[in-house]
Amino acid sequence: MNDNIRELEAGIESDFTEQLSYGAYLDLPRLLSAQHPRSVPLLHDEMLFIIQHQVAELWLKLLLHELHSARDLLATDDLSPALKRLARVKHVLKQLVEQWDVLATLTPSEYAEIRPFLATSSGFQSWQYRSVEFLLGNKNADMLRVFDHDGEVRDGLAQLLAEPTLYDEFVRYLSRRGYAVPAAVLDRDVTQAYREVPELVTLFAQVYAAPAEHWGVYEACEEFVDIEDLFQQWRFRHLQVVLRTIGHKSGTGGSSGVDFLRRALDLTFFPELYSVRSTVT
Ligand code: HEM
Ligand SMILES: N[C@@H](CC(=O)c1ccccc1NC=O)C(=O)O
Repeated sequence: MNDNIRELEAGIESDFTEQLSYGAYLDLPRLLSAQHPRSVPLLHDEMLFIIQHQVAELWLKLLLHELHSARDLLATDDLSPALKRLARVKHVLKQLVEQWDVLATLTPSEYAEIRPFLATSSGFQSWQYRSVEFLLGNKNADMLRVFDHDGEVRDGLAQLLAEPTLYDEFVRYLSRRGYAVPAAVLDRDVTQAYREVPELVTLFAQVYAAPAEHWGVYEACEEFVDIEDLFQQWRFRHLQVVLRTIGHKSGTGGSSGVDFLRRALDLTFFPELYSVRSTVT
């Protein structure tokens, strides 16, 4: 008879006085005691606001782990494992995009109550987010200023600014594989924002004209486009959530708000991979 209960099996571990438990392995006491609402009296919705950001920061941590690895694998000519990393990056980005729906349940009135307690803090000061942008190619030395108060973080970002991006390593890989990458791209100042190079559009046009002959490279190009697509979706959803919660108010970080965020939608990580689309016949 089905009594709608699952009996425990004899082998189920239950004494963790000496053995490793789930909570100990994951350091849950620390993770779950890191939510510190600042509102007085306590506002119900501040927990949502804190956890939404903390979850995003955890996913950003994994993104950085995978992106660093993908870039380093390209530098050693290991294309297939690099593609495996990028496939995971895409799934994480999808989680970050989907996650906006939870925060979108916050009404303008609810957020207006929390907002004074945020003071000058803002997502603009997320160093993990800025690191992801740098690794993907959106280099901007001006972004370092807001991290001056934290030497370790600032130095880490300055270091990343001086390193090649994922795409820099991809074009270097292409060059080693015999593709005609101009020297100016290989020798570019990697601290600067990446600017479109017409010769690379020509190179990718050859790849897209004969995918079967360039399969690995073709696959990598499409992974990059998927990643940029998802990243733009994240930026757009952020914009929409900002619009529905604070409208056209200026940001706690000191920017104009939605107008400033909207301008990020014009940025591109892999310009040639979009330009090549106009050449495909
Ligand atoms: C009610 C929710 C939110 C509002 C109203 C909001 C608002 C804003 C505003 C106005 C800015 C521009 C900078 C400033 O002046 O403050 C900004 C930047 C930013 N926010 Fe949010 N945000 C929200 C949620 C989030 C969440 C959940 C994240 C996830 C980590 C996030 C991450 C960022 C990042 C990374 C930037 C910098 C973007 C860039 O450089 O283009 N925000 N946000
Ligand atoms: N910039 C936001 C504040 C904000 O959203 C925020 C504040 C502290 C920690 C994370 C935040 N999220 C994104 O910017 C605002 O202007 O309301």
